[in-house]
Amino acid sequence: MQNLSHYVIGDLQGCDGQFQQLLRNLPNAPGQRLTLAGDLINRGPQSLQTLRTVMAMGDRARTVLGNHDLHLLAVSQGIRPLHKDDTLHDILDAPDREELIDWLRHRPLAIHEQNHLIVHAGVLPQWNLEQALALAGEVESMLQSDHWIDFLTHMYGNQPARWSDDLAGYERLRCIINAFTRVRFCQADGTMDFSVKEGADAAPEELMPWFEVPGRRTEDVTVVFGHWSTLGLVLRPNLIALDTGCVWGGKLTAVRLEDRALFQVQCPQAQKPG
Ligand SMILES: Nc1ncnc2c1ncn2[C@@H]1O[C@H](COP(=O)(O)OP(=O)(O)OP(=O)(O)OP(=O)(O)OC[C@H]2O[C@@H](n3cnc4c(N)ncnc43)[C@H](O)[C@@H]2O)[C@@H](O)[C@H]1O
Repeated sequence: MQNLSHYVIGDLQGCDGQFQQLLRNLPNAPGQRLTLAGDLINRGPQSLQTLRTVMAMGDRARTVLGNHDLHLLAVSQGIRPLHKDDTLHDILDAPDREELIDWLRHRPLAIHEQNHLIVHAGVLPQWNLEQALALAGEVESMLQSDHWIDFLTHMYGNQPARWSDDLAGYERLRCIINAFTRVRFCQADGTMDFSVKEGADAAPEELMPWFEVPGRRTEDVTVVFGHWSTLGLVLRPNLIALDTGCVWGGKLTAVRLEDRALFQVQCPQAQKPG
C-alpha cells in the first residue's frame, strides 16, 4: 500500500496554509498521488497561492472543477460580477492570470480512480459510471474548446433540472454541469433542487440528498465528493463526502483511498456562515 497511496482532499477554497499543513501530515510515501474534490479557490484568504501550489504539483495532484472554480472562469471573462465575499482579486490581478485561467479550464469534472468516482458535488441517479464519465467529457470538451467563453455565458441557470438523454446543446451541458458542481438535493425522480444549502436533515419532505435517490445507478462505485459543508464528513461503503467546512472554521480533510485512513487539520474561520 505504501507505494500506491492515493489521497482525496476536500474543498480548499483558498486555504493554502491549511493545505500545506495537511500535506505535511500525510505519510510521504513514494508514488503518493492526490486528487482534489474541486473549489480550489474563493472565500478563503489565499486563492492565488492555492492555485499556484496545486499547479506546481504537476501530475502528482489532479483536481475536478467546482462551482467556485467555474465562477472564476466566468468572472475572468466579464460574464459574472464579483460577489462581495469573493476572494479572487489576487488571481484576477496576477500577471500570469491567463495562464492560471487556462490551466483551470482544462481540469476535468470527474475522475475515476480505483473504483472511486470523484466529483465536486454529485452524480445524477439516472447515470451509471460510464455515462457519468462520458457526460463529464462532453462539458470538458466544451470548456477546453474555442467556444468556452460562449458556453460560460449560457452556463448559469437551474433548468433543465431533470436529466433526459434527449437534452441537447447548452441545455444538456447546463444540466450536466449543475449535477457535477452544484447539486445537493433531488426529488425522488432525480429532479435537482438548488434552493436548500443546509444539511441533509434540513430539506422539505419531497427532497433527499442526491445520493439517497432510490435506484441510483452509481451505487456500485464509491462516489467521493465535496461541495456540501453543512453535510460534513460522510463515510459509507459506497460514498465519501469530504467538505468539512475548512473556509467556515471547520476542518480540511484527506482520505486515503486504500484503507480510508483520515487526515485532518483544524482551520481558522475565513468566512462567517450565513
Ligand atoms: N451553473 C451555475 N449556476 C449558478 N451558479 C454557479 C454556477 N456555476 C458556478 N456558480 C457559482 O457558484 C458560486 C457559489 O454559489 P453560491 O450559491 O454562493 O454557493 P453556495 O451554494 O453557498 O455554496 P458553496 O459552494 O460555497 O458551498 P458551502 O457548502 O461551503 O456553503 C453553503 C452554505 O452553507 C453555509 N454554512 C457553511 N457552514 C455553516 C455552518 N457551520 N453553519 C451554518 N451554515 C453554514 C454557508 O453560509 C453557505 O451559504 C457562485 O459564485 C456562482 O457564480
